[in-house]
This record gives sequence, structure tokens and C-alpha cells, in this order.
Amino acid sequence: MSDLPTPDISVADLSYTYPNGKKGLSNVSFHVPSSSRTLLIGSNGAGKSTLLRLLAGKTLARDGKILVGGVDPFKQGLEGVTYLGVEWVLNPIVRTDISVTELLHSVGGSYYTERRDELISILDIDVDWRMHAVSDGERRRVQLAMGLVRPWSILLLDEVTVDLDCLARWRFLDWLKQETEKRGCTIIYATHITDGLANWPTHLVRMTLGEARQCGPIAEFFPPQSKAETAHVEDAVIGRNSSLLGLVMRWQAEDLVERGPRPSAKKLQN
Ligand SMILES: Nc1ncnc2c1ncn2[C@@H]1O[C@H](COP(=O)(O)OP(=O)(O)OP(=O)(O)O)[C@@H](O)[C@H]1O
Repeated sequence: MSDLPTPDISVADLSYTYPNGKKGLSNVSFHVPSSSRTLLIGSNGAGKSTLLRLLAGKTLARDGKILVGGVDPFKQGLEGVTYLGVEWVLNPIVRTDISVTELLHSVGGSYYTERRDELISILDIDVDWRMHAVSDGERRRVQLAMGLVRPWSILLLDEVTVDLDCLARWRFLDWLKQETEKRGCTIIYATHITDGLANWPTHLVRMTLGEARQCGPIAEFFPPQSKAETAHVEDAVIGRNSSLLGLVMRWQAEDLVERGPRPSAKKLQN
């Protein structure tokens, strides 16, 4: 795999309308630099998945410009970009009577042995599992190992950790953090679960009603605390985690007010 020279992501004036006329994105513009970890935050229906699909080149954007690692994802092959989204989660292969070893082998696990073994350890996978006889969380662990075993420069994640238990999710996200630090790669992660995430992102992008309303380094949203405030590390972490949740809740409450009642609400009154 050839590494992308600068795995940054730029979006300028990007709009997208679904075939049924529904507006998915309106004039979205932002930039996230190489080695960054961006949380994509927004209420249900804000446009996060639509944006990630466009970044991954799954859908053609007619209006605006996208550069993922310097490449227009729809026009050129996205070597070095991994997108784990809804379609990937629903892949039926991971529900068949097949072994973990066979699955990992099928995606290059025998070539990237060091990464394979690291992922097996981080995600606490039993290689003797057969995929028709595992729990949802166990299945998701194997699926993540499959999706990530091949090295990437840019990772686009559309909430893929919902089935993981708390510790597994924390270990997984910590591993991703190390990947950005060690290999200089870039991650955009759409999630509603902010628990324990306070010290993970370097950047936030706030999506509202198909628009990217705010984007910037995390420090712009949470200025560094004073020494006295960080004296008790545990308190600082808990404090920052609840601040992130508080910020997200405030944004989503504002979005709800801005959106107003759904047009169909009147129908129920009749
Ligand atoms: N296939 C589709 N056809 C028409 N409209 C769609 C389609 N998929 C999504 N939409 C609409 O586009 C908007 C953005 O959807 P999107 O899936 O990007 O939101 P999201 O931010 O990922 O939401 P969630 O947090 O619920 O996953 C929504 O209003 C949704 O109803």
C-alpha cells in the first residue's frame, strides 16, 4: 500500500441532494489536518453519514470540492483510505459458519501478521470463534480487526463501536489514537457516544441540518484548564468528559429548536 503524502481532508462548498429531492448536505466546508482525530458531532439526520459516504467516494458529489489526501475520492482510487460504515457493518459474511482465522486471512491477515496479532490482542479476540456462534460484540470485534488489519492513512468511521463493551471500546479507541501518533494518519469518527472520549479528539466538526456549523481544534471548544483545576487528574478527566457531553447536548437542543416541529406532526392531530 502506498501511503498518502499528506493525509489531510478538505471539503469546500459541498452540497448533496438525495434522488428523492431530500437535501443531505448544504455548502459544507472544513479542513482537518494530517494526524488529526476528528469527532463528527450532530443530531440524528444532521448529515454525518452522508458526508462520510461522500468522503469515501461511495456517492458522487455534483456540487463542491472534496480532497481526501489530496485526491478527489469519486474520480480516483482511494488507496490508503478505509471507510467503515453502515454497509460494511451489514456484510453477511461475518454471520456465516466461518472461522476467525479464515476471515482474517481473506483480508490480508497473513501478510500483515504484526497488525493482525496486535488487533487480536487489543480487541481480545478468540481465534477459535466460529462466526455463526458469537455474540454481537464479539462479532463486531472480529469485524473491526478485519476492517483495520490493512494499514490505512485515512480512516472514516461511522459509529462502529456500539456493540463493544466499555473497556473494549476504550482500548480500541486508544489503539486508534496511537495509530495517528505513530503513523501520522488521520481519522474522522461520527459518534453519539461521548463517554470517555474527552481526551481522544484533536478536532470537532459540528453538523446541523446538513451544514457544518463549527469546525476547529478541540482547544477552541475547551480552553486548557488552570493548574489548580487539573490538580486531581481524575476530576479533570471526569470534568472534561461531562463538558463534552454537555456541549453535545446543548448543540442538539439548539438544533431541535432550529429545526422546529416536523411537518408531519399536524397529521397526528387530525
Ligand atoms: N437514501 C436516502 N434518501 C433520502 N434521504 C436520505 C437518505 N439517507 C438519508 N437521508 C436523509 O438525509 C439526512 C441526513 O442523513 P444522514 O444519514 O447523513 O444523517 P446522520 O447525521 O448520519 O444521522 P444519524 O445520527 O441518525 O445516523 C436525513 O434527513 C435523512 O433523512
